[in-house]
Amino acid sequence: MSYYISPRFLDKVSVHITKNFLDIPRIKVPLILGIHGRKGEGKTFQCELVFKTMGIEPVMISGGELESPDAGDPSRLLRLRYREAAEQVRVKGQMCAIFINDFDAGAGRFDSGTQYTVNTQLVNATLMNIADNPTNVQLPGSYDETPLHRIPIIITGNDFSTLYAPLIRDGRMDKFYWEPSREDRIAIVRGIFADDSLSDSQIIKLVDDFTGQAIDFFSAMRSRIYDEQIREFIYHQGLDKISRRLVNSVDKPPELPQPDFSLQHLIESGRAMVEEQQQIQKLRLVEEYNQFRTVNSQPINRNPQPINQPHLPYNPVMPPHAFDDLGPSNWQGDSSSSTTFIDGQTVSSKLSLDVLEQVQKIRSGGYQIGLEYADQRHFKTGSWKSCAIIDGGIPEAIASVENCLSQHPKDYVRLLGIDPKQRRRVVETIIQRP
Ligand SMILES: Nc1ncnc2c1ncn2[C@@H]1O[C@H](COP(=O)(O)OP(=O)(O)OP(=O)(O)O)[C@@H](O)[C@H]1O
Repeated sequence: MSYYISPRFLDKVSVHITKNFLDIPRIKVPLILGIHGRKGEGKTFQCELVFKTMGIEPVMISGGELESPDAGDPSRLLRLRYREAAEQVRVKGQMCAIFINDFDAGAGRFDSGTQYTVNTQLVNATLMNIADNPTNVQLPGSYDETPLHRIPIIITGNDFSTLYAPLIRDGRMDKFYWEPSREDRIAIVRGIFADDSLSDSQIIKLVDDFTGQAIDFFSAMRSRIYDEQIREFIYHQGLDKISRRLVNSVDKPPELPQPDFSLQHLIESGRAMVEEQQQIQKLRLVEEYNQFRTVNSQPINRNPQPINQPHLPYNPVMPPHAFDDLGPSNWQGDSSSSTTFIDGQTVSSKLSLDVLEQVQKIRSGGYQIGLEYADQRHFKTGSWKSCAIIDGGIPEAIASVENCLSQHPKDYVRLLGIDPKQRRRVVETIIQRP
């Protein structure tokens, strides 16, 4: 299979590497090239393709290695790998580079919730020091006077504004923002489906149908098409025998029949993947896990509110700051059932009037209702699970809220208002506390 490298990408990386191996008088060359851009757009993959094309074996470091329980380890590792790369140049007589993948994941500071550790400081300081003195990089406890070969460093990441500003200043780091153009995307996707007899117009249709998707989406789509063959293989072998058939087996690896790579099938499979992405977006689980969310730049208060705190007024016309606690630990009103007048109908429900009112306001504001629950332990860590997402009318929404509450009588339950267009929450209210 022939993969495509964008000429712009190839140019930037090859010029950076070559420039660092040239001795140009009175020119100060930045040692680091920082390639940044959206996730899954092929920064790492194309770097690897460029290295291969240039016949370079880079010394790899992953962003994850830049943290360690032993302070100082990551910066030692950086120095060690740099010296290893310089040694490779000397011994093998060929170019080498250091490649640090997802640098911002290890050394970036995303918000006030990301710890700025001793390791982060040391990694930044070490890289700055290497960038300033690339031929004199020493290991702790030893001093080698022989000057090292200069080794270009290439780092990739998503958001370089999270990095320490002096590290990314122009003298130290040349920066390249990678965003594939439509032409790049078509050529890359053509490379991904090179073995699958798709015509040029079908490739273009595929790219144009999923314009907002990263390159990664298309290779995942191709892999997903194989699921049907694999499913058939599993059922043919038997679920209980599949492990023995594939691990330590003397039989040769199974040959799967060529899947159906018709455009129609690919588009269907792509749509299913988009739906799955939307489910995640709707409930914004990533932010749950990160513990911090900002709405109007206000971090959410994850600490349990005092039970009797009055809830914030929610105005569907001017949404987003109704992140409150509806008060009573019990979702039922004072009496066992409340009656309210909604859309010209009298609705009787076990929900308290506050909850009913909130449900009505969310739906009449055109927002979806989401319900999430968490047991005591998960509540403390802020990991909520989805119970339901409701698009229907108010009576249906009320019934779903009641249903979720009765399914989780011993859990915390919260009610969400979700703006489906902006994919963000406009209301987040705890309606039941165990
Ligand atoms: N030029 C290409 N040809 C074929 N496939 C590609 C190409 N570029 C990217 N891909 C596919 O997209 C996937 C994601 O690419 P890659 O890991 O390089 O993205 P990234 O920009 O480094 O993402 P992240 O920022 O999340 O680390 C690759 O695993 C590969 O399957």
